Amino acid sequence: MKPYRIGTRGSPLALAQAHETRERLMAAHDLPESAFEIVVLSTKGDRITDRPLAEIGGKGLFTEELEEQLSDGRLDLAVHSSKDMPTALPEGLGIVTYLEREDPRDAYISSAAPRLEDLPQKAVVGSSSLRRQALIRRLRPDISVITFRGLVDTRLRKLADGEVHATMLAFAGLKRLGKSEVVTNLMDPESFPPAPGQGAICIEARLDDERIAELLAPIDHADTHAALNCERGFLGALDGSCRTPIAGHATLENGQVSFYGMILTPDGTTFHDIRVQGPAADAAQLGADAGAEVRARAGSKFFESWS
Ligand SMILES: NCc1[nH]cc(CCC(=O)O)c1CC(=O)O
Repeated sequence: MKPYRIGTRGSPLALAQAHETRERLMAAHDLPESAFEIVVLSTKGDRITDRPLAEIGGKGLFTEELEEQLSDGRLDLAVHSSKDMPTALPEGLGIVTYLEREDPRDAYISSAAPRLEDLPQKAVVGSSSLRRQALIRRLRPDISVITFRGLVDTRLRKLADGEVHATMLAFAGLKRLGKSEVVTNLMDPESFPPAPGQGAICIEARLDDERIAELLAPIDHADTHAALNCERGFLGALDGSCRTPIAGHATLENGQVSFYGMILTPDGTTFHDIRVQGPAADAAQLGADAGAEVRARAGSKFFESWS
């Protein structure tokens, strides 16, 4: 039989995620490694590394090339970081499966101070995420945040070279790369809420492909799936303002989803947050309603005050 073709980006983190997916599929179906072929593709987001993602703009910077090959059948599935997934996907494609989420928290990394709060006045922190920049400024308005893109290793080298006092990365990514020992402190998800989708691997496929739906069903993690439905519902309701720093984190307990979401101005001076709870079956609607509510509360001036 022809191997299943698994598409991925070529970054070390993306490859780790594709390998994890393959291992779970091998274990779930008692299949040999040769039943899967990992196909590595380069995306626009991989090729442009000198500018902040928000500036390059456009949706699907890390997904377009993979989706093209999914759509025309060259790939059977594509493995992504949920955080990098646009809310609207190409016709005929969908996120079919979420693997059990890793720790969604942000990691603070620095040899200058044990916590963000302890950094010296006017310290320099490297991050290119709009959300992290805004959250850092909210907690520490004196800090200057500089754009800091590239692979995890590149960022850690810049930190070691003294270009910045500290940087922030997703703890999940560091764990998957076997680098959790570099972490100085983990950010509290209340005062520094993670990005929607952070820490969760998702698998995209053709929606009409029943064979792939059956293949993926046993590795789907129901609680992660519900949490992501909620977080992506929130994000979707706020789309169209893709330069807005957005944070959102859902957790599941006994079939109930608890969600905390926030939007901020890039300078961190103004923010609107919301906390909601409801049954897991309504997670997507819950998130969407929360998004609509903060959007209304913030008012259109909030979104027009920059960009
Ligand atoms: N586009 C960057 C990106 N996308 C997903 C992760 C981390 C892994 C995850 O959130 O699952 C990262 C790097 C980072 O934020 O440190």
